[in-house]
Amino acid sequence: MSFLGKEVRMNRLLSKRDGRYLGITVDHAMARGVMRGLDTIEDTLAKLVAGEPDALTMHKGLAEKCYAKHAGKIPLVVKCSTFSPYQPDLDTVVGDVEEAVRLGADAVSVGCIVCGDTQPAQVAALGKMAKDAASFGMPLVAHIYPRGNQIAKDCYYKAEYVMYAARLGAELGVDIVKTSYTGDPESFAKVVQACPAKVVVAGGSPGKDLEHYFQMAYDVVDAGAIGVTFGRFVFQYGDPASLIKAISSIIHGKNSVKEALDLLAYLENEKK
Ligand SMILES: O=C(CO)COP(=O)(O)O
Ligand SMILES: N[C@@H](CC=O)C(=O)O
Repeated sequence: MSFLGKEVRMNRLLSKRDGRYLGITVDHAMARGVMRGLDTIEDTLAKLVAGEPDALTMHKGLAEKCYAKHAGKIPLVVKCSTFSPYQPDLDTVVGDVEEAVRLGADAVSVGCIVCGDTQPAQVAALGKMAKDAASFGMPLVAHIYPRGNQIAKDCYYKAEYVMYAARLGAELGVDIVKTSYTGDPESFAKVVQACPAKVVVAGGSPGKDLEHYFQMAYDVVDAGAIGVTFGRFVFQYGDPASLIKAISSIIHGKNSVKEALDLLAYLENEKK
C-alpha cells in the first residue's frame, strides 16, 4: 500500500516545515451547545481563516455549508464524532473518511473519552476509524481525554491519566493526539515521551487571561509537543485573526509569551 497520500496531507497540515502545528476547532456546537462565536459562524470562520492557522476542524455539514468560500486556503480537518451536553463521556461516530475525502479534507478527527464505562465502544470506533483512514491515506487526529466515570474529576489533568489517554491513541494508529495539558512542562514531557504519535493540547475552558494560554502554548512545545489545537478562547476573542497570529508566533516563531502579547497589542492597534 502506498502511503504517499498521507504524507501529502500531513505536509499540508504541517506546512510551515518546522514540524509544528496550530489548529483551530469549531466543533463544539453539538457537544456543548451553540455558544457565542458559533452562533455567528460565517463571520467567525472568516475571522479564523484571516489568522492563517495550520488547520480548521469542523463537522461535515458546517464544512459543506460554510467552508466553500475558504476552500483550499486553510487545511480542513473533518470531525467525525461528537459527545453531547447530555452524555459528555461518550463520543458517537457521525461521519466517515469517505465523506471527508469528498469534502477535500486533509485529516479526519475523532473524539474518545477514556477511563470510564463508555471507553470500550469508543476505542472500538477509533480503531475502526484508524483502519479506514489508513486505507485512504488520510491522517487521523484524535481528541482523547481521561474524563470517564471511573476516575475522579481531580484526575482529569494528572500526568498518569493523560499519559494513558495519549498512549492509547498512539497504540491505535492515531497520527496526532490531542489531549489535556497536565499544567507543567515537566510532567507533560513525560506524556510526550510515552506517546509515539505527535501530540497537541486543547485550550480548555475559556475565561482565563491570555497569558495563561500563551504560556501553555510555549510550555507544551518546550515539552516536545508539536503545538496546540485551540477552540473557545480563540473564536470567542474580539479579534481572533490577530490572536491566532500571536499564538502562531510562539508555535512557529519561537516568540516568548511577552513577545507574543506585544505582537497581539501591536496587531490590534494597527486595526484601530
Ligand atoms: O480542540 C478543541 C475542541 O475540539 C479544543 O477546544 P477548546 O480550546 O475550546 O478546549
Ligand atoms: N473536541 C471538543 C469537542 C467539543 O467541545 C473537545 O475536545 O472538547
